[in-house]
Parts: sequence; structure tokens; C-alpha cells
Amino acid sequence: MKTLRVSLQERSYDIQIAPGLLTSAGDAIRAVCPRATRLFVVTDSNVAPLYLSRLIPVLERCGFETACQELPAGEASKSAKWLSELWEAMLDFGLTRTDGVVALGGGVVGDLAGFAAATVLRGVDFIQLPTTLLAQVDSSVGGKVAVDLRAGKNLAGAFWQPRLVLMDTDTLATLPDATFSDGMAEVVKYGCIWDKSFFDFLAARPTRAALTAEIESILYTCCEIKRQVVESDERDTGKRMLLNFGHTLGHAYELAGNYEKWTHGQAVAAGMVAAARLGVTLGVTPADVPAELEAVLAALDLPTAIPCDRATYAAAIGRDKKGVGEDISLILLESLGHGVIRKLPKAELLELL
Ligand SMILES: NC(=O)c1ccc[n+]([C@@H]2O[C@H](COP(=O)([O-])OP(=O)(O)OC[C@H]3O[C@@H](n4cnc5c(N)ncnc54)[C@H](O)[C@@H]3O)[C@@H](O)[C@H]2O)c1
Ligand SMILES: O=C(O)C(=O)C[C@@H](O)[C@H](O)[C@H](O)COP(=O)(O)O
Ligand SMILES: [Zn+2]
Repeated sequence: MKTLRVSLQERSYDIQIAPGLLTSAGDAIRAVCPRATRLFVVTDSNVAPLYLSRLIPVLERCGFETACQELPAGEASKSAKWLSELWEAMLDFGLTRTDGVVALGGGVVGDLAGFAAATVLRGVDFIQLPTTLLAQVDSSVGGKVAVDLRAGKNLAGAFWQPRLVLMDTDTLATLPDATFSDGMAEVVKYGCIWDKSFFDFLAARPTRAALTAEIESILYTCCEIKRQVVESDERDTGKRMLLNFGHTLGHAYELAGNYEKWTHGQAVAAGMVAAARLGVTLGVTPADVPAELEAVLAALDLPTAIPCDRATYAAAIGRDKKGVGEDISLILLESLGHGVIRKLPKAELLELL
């Protein structure tokens, strides 16, 4: 088993990475929630039939009473409507402030359940059991929780760190190839912004089989990078913005496709290529970087360009959380492996696009 500790004073927690962790989740949760009697489990309609019947007896054997809410699978469930349903169901179950919320699923389940945990009774303990590659390398760590609004992606949310993150690598075996690739978009992001040797390592392994053979080390590398970034800027006012590489335009593509046409991973892949091209235009990024990045993403069956109209770009840029007044912080690559934050007038960015 690989373990990492995210050190954030009283909000510190462990990330455990190993096969089979779901089968010992009860003891691990008991260790971080000693006073809890009830756990409210949030999952989705694809994950429930695969893993819920494995998890519930494990929790009950450790003395937890459980209730479960199964969401329809997909981004549409990351909504204010489902947030409100969760609040009501948690209170009907009798959740108290010493109890906990468990997210069993991908980033949609984790972001929504985390926001519900942050807000119900003004905040209860939250445990992440991520089951997609994307959730294991990115969304289960760092405490960003949110729902989407009509106005755009993740526009209502909180910073609410989990008490524990258990990554059972066995769960990745049941992912469809396209969902595995979604997660790879965020994995490649870490190589782009932080670590050229990691980027090269990924480029040399263009198949799911080759990547799966190294999965524990890939998860560890991504979580270690995210740990360092989050510890230095938990509230996303500086360095953490690097983790948003590809996301300003990625969020525009998700909005353009009404959150149905393009997954988050696909949108981020195309957003990273567009940001690399913008970097070349702005004289920050070397000219050969976009093609090198495109080749790695295309080998993973990820899109490298997504059409988007000016009005949608304008809406996404206008509401991007990296905006300050008329300016926006844009994440660019000074080289592959080194991301930088550059301020630009929003109007200039729109013209460039
Ligand atoms: N909070 C953060 O820091 C952060 C970081 C990155 C992404 N996100 C968010 O995460 C979301 C995307 O997450 P995602 O890609 O995991 O999407 P997702 O949660 O929709 O999961 C993708 C699909 O995989 C299915 N699934 C999950 N686990 C499975 C398994 N083990 N086997 C088979 N099928 C499984 C799901 O039912 C779903 O159909 C977006 O909303 C994005 O904004 C948040
Ligand atoms: O953890 C972060 O910080 C990230 O930016 C990770 C991103 O991959 C993730 O998609 C995040 O939810 C985007 O955050 P937002 O602040 O742009 O909504
Ligand atoms: Zn992301």
C-alpha cells in the first residue's frame, strides 16, 4: 500500500492507494470518525450495482448504521436539485454532527456529496472512496466540492477537505475505456504543469494496458503533486491555479455541449491543447509544445480540439473563478513540465480565441 498525508493543520488527512481497500474501509473510517454512529453513502447508478453490496456490510460490521442515495450517473446530477435532495435524505436518516458522509464513485459523486457534507448541519465528516481514474488522481484530493449552475461549471461550492481518501485500485478494472481516458487527461495535466519526466513516462505508455501496469505509481505521482500544491495554497489564490491548466476553455467546452456532449476529461484535453497554442501566440510557450501534447492526448483517444462559439467563450471566461475585475489568470506552459500563471485582460483573451 502507498500512503500520502495531506498536511493542513486540523484538516490533515491520509490518502491510501492499494487494491482491495473497499473491503477494509470500515476499520479505516472508524479510525478517523471515532464518534460516528451513522454513515450516509452517496453513489451513482453505475457504481451501485458494482460496489455497493461490497461496501455496506463492511461498514455495518464496524458498527455503522448506513443509508444510501443512488444518483443517476452523469454530470447532470451535480446540481442544486440533487444537493437539496441529499440534504433532506440525510436529515430523514437522522444524521448528526458527529456522523459522516461517504462518496463512492467518480468526480460527480465526490463533488456533490462533498458539498452536501460541507453544508448539512453546517458541516459533517466526509470520506472519499473514488472509483474512477479521474477521481483518484484529482477530484478526491484537495477539498474542492461544488455543483454546476446554469451559468456554468462548479459555480456554487466550498473548500471542504475529506477526513480520509481510500483509493481501491481494483475498482478501475470495470471502467469503460473512454472513462479511463477521461482520467488520463488530468494525469497528463500534471506532467504538463509540473514534471517533464512524468510527461515523458506517460508518452512512452500510450495504451491502457501499459498504464495499468504502473497504476499505483501513477496515482501516487499525481496525488503527491496535488498534495504539494494544495498544502501551499489550499484556497486557490495563487499556485493552486496551476491545477486549472486547460480548464478555462475546458469549462467553456463543457458548457457548449450542455454537460452532455463532452466529459470533463475530454474538455480538459482540448482545453490544454488550446492553452498551449495560446501560449505560443503570447510568446510564452515553445512552438513545438502543442503538437507534442496533441500526440499524447490523441493516442489516448482524447479530443484535441472542440468547437465553441464566441458567446459561450465569453460566458465561461466572464465567470471563471480565476478572474479579478477585467483580468483573468491564464495557465500557460513555459515548457512541457513547467506551468506558469499569467494575467491577461479577459477581452484580449476573447479576441485571441
Ligand atoms: N473537485 C475537484 O478537484 C475536481 C477535479 C477534477 C474533476 N472534478 C469533477 O469531476 C467530475 C468528473 O469526474 P469523473 O470523470 O469521475 O466522472 P463521473 O463521476 O461522471 O464518472 C464517469 C462515469 O464512470 C462511471 N463509473 C464510476 N466508477 C466506475 C467504476 N469503477 N466502474 C465503472 N463505471 C464507473 C460513472 O457512473 C460515470 O458514468 C466533473 O464534474 C469534474 O468537474 C472535480
Ligand atoms: O483542485 C484544483 O484546484 C483543480 O483545479 C482541479 C481541477 O482538475 C478540477 O476540475 C476543479 O474542480 C476545477 O476547479 P474550478 O475552481 O475551476 O471550478
Ligand atoms: Zn479538472
